[in-house]
Amino acid sequence: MNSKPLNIVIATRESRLALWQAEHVQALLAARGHQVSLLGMTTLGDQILDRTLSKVGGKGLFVKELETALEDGRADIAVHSLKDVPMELPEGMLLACVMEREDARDAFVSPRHARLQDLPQGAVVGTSSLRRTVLLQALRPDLRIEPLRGNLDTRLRKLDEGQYEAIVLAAAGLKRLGLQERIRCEFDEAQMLPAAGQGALGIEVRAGRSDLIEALAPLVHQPTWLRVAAERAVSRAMGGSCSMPLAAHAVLKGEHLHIAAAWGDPEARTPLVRASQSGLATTLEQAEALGQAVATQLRERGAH
Ligand SMILES: NCc1[nH]cc(CCC(=O)O)c1CC(=O)O
Repeated sequence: MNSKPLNIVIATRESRLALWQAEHVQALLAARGHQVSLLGMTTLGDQILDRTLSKVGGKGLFVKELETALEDGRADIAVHSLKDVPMELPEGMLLACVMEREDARDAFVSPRHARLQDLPQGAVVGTSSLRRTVLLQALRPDLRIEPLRGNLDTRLRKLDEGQYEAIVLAAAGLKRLGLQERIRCEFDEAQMLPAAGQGALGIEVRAGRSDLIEALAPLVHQPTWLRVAAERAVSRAMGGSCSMPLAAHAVLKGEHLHIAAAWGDPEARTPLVRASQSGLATTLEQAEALGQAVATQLRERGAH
């Protein structure tokens, strides 16, 4: 049964990807009879383009302004790339919906080379992600990893200008923007384990807005939610930041969840620490327990 039609304002960043995601949710809610408009905002994370985000407070900078709009009542819901959402939401906020996951993998993008293996010795690869840095260093210790910030279009432009031989981006963002032809190959998960939540969208609301939680219920994809709950539990147990050199990726086969994680030290260049767990996961609590067990294993093996 459809919930009561509501007027819903979506708070969103104004990058092309963020707008695509907000419009996607807008269309799905409008198809269910709701009146939906967008409130575009520029966040601190969008303004700081000259420094690596992990040095200036992490990716939470992309969501804080949107949360303020929810608190003020200027907006009702915020649509996020779940990868950018801090593990602990502020008091009074909750994740009301996790939608079906797009491709969770990382993509290799390069004008001249088809695969990471084909890059010449010492080639410059662009990424500002600590996770991608440690995974790339493990695969190809010879590469020079250089910082690369900005929205997707900016990153692709910097590649095209010749500042890098290749860059690594989430396949999901490229696909959503119709840029899939830029993908030379996708890394399989054994090579380049994705970030917690990569490829999934989450919708945040003020706690107590049961009208919105009900309206969003038809957009929930429970298998994705179980997977990302496990992944985010690894991050949370490892300290909660979304800008750690940490990968966590879960797959679900029926009611059986398998989660793998990797951690690396970007300075020490020691081998990656890896851990994995499998088990029954029919509830978010079970999924989170598997993620916590993986984090414990990682720490026992030297991750910090
Ligand atoms: N940190 C930026 C960001 N946040 C979400 C995505 C991609 C889309 C997604 O993971 O849902 C990206 C771009 C990237 O990592 O290449």
